[in-house]
Amino acid sequence: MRTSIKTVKRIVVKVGTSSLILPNGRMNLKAIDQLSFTLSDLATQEYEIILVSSGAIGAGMVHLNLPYKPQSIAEQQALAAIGQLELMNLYNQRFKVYHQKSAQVLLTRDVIDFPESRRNVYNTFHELLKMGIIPIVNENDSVAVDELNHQTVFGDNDQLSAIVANLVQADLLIILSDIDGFYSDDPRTNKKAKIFHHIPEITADLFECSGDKGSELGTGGMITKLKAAELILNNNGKVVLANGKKPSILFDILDGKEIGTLFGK
Ligand SMILES: Nc1ncnc2c1ncn2[C@@H]1O[C@H](COP(=O)(O)OP(=O)(O)O)[C@@H](O)[C@H]1O
Ligand SMILES: N[C@@H](CCC(=O)OP(=O)(O)O)C(=O)O
Repeated sequence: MRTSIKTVKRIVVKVGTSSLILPNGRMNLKAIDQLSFTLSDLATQEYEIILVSSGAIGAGMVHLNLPYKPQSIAEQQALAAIGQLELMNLYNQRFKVYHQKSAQVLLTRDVIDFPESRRNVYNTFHELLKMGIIPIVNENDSVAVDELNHQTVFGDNDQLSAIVANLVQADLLIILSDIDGFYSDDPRTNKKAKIFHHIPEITADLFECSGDKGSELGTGGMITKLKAAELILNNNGKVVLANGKKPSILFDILDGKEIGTLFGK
């Protein structure tokens, strides 16, 4: 039993593309519905929740029926603009069914780096949480660039979720992916890989165990999740990495059950 988890109040939940889009290229309606239900129910239990959702590019591909992710940045940015709307429509519709209000917050790195805009973002989250609204966060993919030293890109939503969790001083970051936790090696390529249920600190050898993304739509694989955990642990926080196949897993995680991998003390 993870007793320290039972006292958390403010949580950031990050869900990856792999949990939102099915391998057959359709939206995972069941996962989106169950995630919306679970978060709405948790909100009624006085949890303060921020959802960081990937899936804009994936949802754009679903909408246009594209079998492969385009290579060019411009095409990906256009797809994100299309898909973000689709995704928010779905979330908004499902949250409404469960009598939960939600809001959209799109961020770029420069916004967090500049003290004044950082404060504004903090104030926005603070007010939304006070109102009992669930902010749904994504990177503003259509304007984020990493060329010409603009430095406006987070790179991936794992690190974005950690930055948001640190900003709002969340008690816990939960990363939902398409895998049960952090393994000694990528379990897709090494069937003997073993899961770690508790990783108290991030050490260099863990990066050696971290492989790339598991599906065409994923970004960053375990490396970005470890980097996110590092950002949180540097701030004395906690992260749980678990499988988002059934988002109701969040109930068990918050009950303190030994599910997935806990990073931190
Ligand atoms: N050490 C590891 N433990 C667990 N999964 C790993 C590891 N190394 C690589 N992976 C891969 O990382 C994938 C999850 O990352 P990713 O595809 O980016 O998902 P998401 O869309 O949820 O961010 C898993 O499906 C798995 O194949
Ligand atoms: N911002 C991008 C997702 C980037 C990302 O990190 O994706 P993932 O590895 O699926 O969490 C999108 O919404 O498509």
